Amino acid sequence: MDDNTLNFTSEFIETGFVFAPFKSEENAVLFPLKNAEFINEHILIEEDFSFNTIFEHATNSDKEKHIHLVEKTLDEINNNELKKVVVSRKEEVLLSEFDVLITFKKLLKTYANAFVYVWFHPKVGLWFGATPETLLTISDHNFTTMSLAGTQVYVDTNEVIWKSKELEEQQLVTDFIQNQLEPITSNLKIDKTETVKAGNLLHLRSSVEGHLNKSSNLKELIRKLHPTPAVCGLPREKATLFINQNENYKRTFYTGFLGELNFEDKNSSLFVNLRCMCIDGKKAFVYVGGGITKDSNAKKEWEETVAKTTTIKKVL
Ligand SMILES: C=C(O[C@H]1C=CC=C(C(=O)O)[C@@H]1O)C(=O)O
Repeated sequence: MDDNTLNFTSEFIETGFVFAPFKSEENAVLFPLKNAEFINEHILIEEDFSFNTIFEHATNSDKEKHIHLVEKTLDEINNNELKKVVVSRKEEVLLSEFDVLITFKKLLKTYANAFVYVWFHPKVGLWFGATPETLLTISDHNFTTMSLAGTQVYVDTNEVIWKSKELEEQQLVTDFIQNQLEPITSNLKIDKTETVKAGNLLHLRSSVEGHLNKSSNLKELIRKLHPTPAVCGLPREKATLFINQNENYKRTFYTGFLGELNFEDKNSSLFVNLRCMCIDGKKAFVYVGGGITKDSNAKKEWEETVAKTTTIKKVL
């Protein structure tokens, strides 16, 4: 970049790299390709990294607050028309030493199946992430997306049994994607659900592909998909309201999306910003959440967030 101007996109018609917050009404940051230097380089990852095994654990206060939030979410689901809400938290980790490149390489090494990134703007901050979730890829109106939800810790095998809670949680995301996309697409194809590994975790995933109608555009497709119930909830507006009123912190770019916008021949690849952290001086802020449905158990949901932060904390 030539300067530190903060550029935005609202129409998603420019070419560049987009970094969009969770809230659709807030500005999406753009690094326009015309102001940038595009370097394509192979990164050599050394074998001998030592990963941090004795990291700080979440505090009891983090635990109590999160369990309370999950219980409140369950009350809301049982008494109102909410079917699912993804609730989240931000965990502070003190850094004794920190090196951008080493942290990035450790993330690359840990997450073989993820979109791993490091992103910086002097007016926004330094973000890292390793997300297993594609929001969408599109090329010449042919797009792919996915329904990703349900979590269990990986122990030696992908051949695992899923409980009805996780199966339903993921099916809600699949149904939402189908309903949202049918009016603006053709040839919608949803694959069988499979188990995928991301770091130390397993998730349920169904791949989706289709053709965007000629009368629709990328902005419409993004707005239909983001935020999916994998990061927000169902019904979407009510879940958004619940999140805004009850999570006691700002998600900012966590559960937003990022990636290449309108590269050659209008190719875009956008990823949901999960398993991410923001570095601020001597602190890292790790963001994490999980989907709550009627069958959730508050303590288990807490443990799921702990498992989700483990891998990312190891690279610090
Ligand atoms: C919201 C997160 O994960 C989502 C993606 C996969 C599985 C999820 C789950 O099992 O709750 C979440 O929907 C997160 O990791 O912060």
